[in-house]
Amino acid sequence: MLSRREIGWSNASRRRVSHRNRRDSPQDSTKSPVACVRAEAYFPRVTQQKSTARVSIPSAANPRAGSSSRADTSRRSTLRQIGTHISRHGLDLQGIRNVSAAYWNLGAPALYEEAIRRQEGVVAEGGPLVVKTGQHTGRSASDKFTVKDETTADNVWWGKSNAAIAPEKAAALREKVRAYLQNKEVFVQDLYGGADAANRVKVRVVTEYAWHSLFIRNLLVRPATEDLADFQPEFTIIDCPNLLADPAADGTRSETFIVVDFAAKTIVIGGTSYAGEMKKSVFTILNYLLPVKGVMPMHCSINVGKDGDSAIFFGLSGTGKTTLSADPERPLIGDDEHGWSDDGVFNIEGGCYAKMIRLSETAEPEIFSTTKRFGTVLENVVIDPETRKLDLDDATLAENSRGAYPLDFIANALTTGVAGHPKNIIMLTADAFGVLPPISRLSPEEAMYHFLSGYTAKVAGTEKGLGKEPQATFSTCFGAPFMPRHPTVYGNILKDKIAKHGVSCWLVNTGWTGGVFGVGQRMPIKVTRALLRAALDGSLNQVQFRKDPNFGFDVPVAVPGVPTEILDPRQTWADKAAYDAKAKHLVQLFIDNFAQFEAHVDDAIKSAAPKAA
Ligand SMILES: Nc1ncnc2c1ncn2[C@@H]1O[C@H](COP(=O)(O)OP(=O)(O)O)[C@@H](O)[C@H]1O
Ligand SMILES: C=C(OP(=O)(O)O)C(=O)O
Ligand SMILES: [Mn+2]
Repeated sequence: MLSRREIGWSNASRRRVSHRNRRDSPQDSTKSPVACVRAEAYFPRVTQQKSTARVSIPSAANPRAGSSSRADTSRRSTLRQIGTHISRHGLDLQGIRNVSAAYWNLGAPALYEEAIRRQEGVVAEGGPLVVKTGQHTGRSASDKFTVKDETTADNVWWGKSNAAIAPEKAAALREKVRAYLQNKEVFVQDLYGGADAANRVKVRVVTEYAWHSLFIRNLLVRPATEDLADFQPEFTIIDCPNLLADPAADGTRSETFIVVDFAAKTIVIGGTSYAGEMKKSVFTILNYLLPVKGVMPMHCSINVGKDGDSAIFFGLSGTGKTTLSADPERPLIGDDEHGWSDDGVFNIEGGCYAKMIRLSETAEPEIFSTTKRFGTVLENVVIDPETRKLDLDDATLAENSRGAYPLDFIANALTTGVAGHPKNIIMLTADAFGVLPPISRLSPEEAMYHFLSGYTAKVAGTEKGLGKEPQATFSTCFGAPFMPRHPTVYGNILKDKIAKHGVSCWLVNTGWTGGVFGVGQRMPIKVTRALLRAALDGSLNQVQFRKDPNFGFDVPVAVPGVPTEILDPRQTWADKAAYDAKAKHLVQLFIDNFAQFEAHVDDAIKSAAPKAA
């Protein structure tokens, strides 16, 4: 519906580059570029500091750096530090030197100005900042690397979801990133990963884009103002979407890279503008650190009942963590990343990142309301160029369009980010085979089996169509791309916590019923919510259960307020034999996938597996 040209973004990136080149040229660097003059007018505190850098860093991207040319002398003469909350622990801690300006801890209004000045995005009706991410509209899981060194060699579960990179390659790439940022303006946010002071990591996020700065400020936990002056980061994320890797030289798979270095305490990101990479990088850090303290990190959403009973919703992307945790009757803790310590559960983040495609105002009113607010960042949402109205149904830019907003944009969110121990664990799966019941009760062993399996399904295309076979995805711990350690590390902590706190576990299918994807229907959100309500208030335990013939878990026979026939997926299929064949197929996929864990689990968990017919 909307081309880049129509809303004046047509050549935004090209223009930006040439503008930068002009501004960043040595002749210009001692003058105040227009952007900075205007920023100085707005911000009371703009310090001009002598750069501490004596030598700039040579690299392939900037081979002349380090020489004593006249250009270099002028480049390092001043560093413009913009913002009212500048940490005394400066960017040179991270080896970032000779940037032309650093914008520190700016809030939404100032970041809007910078983003719009740079033509990174536009404002839509109601106030959200709307941006496009270009070719990457989701995570680049296969471009993520973890540095394999003495410490990580034995502590990381190397393989497809944790690909190794040599320390030297990572160091060289880091230098490339630092060199790239020379004479550029950067945005800095000092934030916490973790609402719980005892289990948090201080992260500095340095970004090339103003809108990425707003995104990460929305998503993470914002420190109290008085803690910013002395903020000393433990980890630093440096995010340069326009810097492309050279696979042959840099040891990457493509031009895109996400390189996690636990020893250097840095994550560098390049070649992608999908902002979700930054938040999942913070999650990755905590998924490595927390288990050492006996704290369980979880790819889940959490909300809380009126008695303070929290509920955990595990699930892979698209299974309903964000949708189902936004519930007017249950205050929200968070929609995606949490920890569970001896004191209870806590959010790792301070905001949410919701899917926007075909978002319904009636089915998801809380999330819908965030699309009308100043401060929300909307990624790849199509807007009308004139009225600036959103068209949430238009998937032209991406199926994975997103909205990023701070937690308090959800009316009943608990912004403290902490809650007591859970009474229920829900494992969400979007089964596109149409085999799994909408809700099943799991024994603790079955819960472990399903946690280690991490099943969901992906649908072949974005277009609905007959005959398109869905793809089964098994992503262990419901989050393999973010889990550096062996799945049993997480599984064992979870197992102990489930036992200690007597948690009830449920498997909920938010996917298809009445046939596979393309034939059947997606489970109505209303039905899923009704079943969850019954599970969470304890009433579901009072109904009659049957054993599922394929998976062996307990399935309710009738639930007040829910059409009985939907509870038994076989009854929703016109062709029963086709259902049986599909169920048999899915069981076999579970069995094949679990082979990798057989040697690591006890007999009780093995016996919770579905049995091949
Ligand atoms: N029964 C259902 N339960 C949950 N989500 C559903 C259901 N039916 C359709 N959906 C849609 O599926 C998507 C779930 O995505 P989301 O909640 O963002 O998942 P996650 O946070 O786990 O990645 C949303 O777009 C939601 O509108
Ligand atoms: C942000 C993401 O998480 P989710 O889809 O689980 O919300 C993602 O996977 O990129
Ligand atoms: Mn989500």
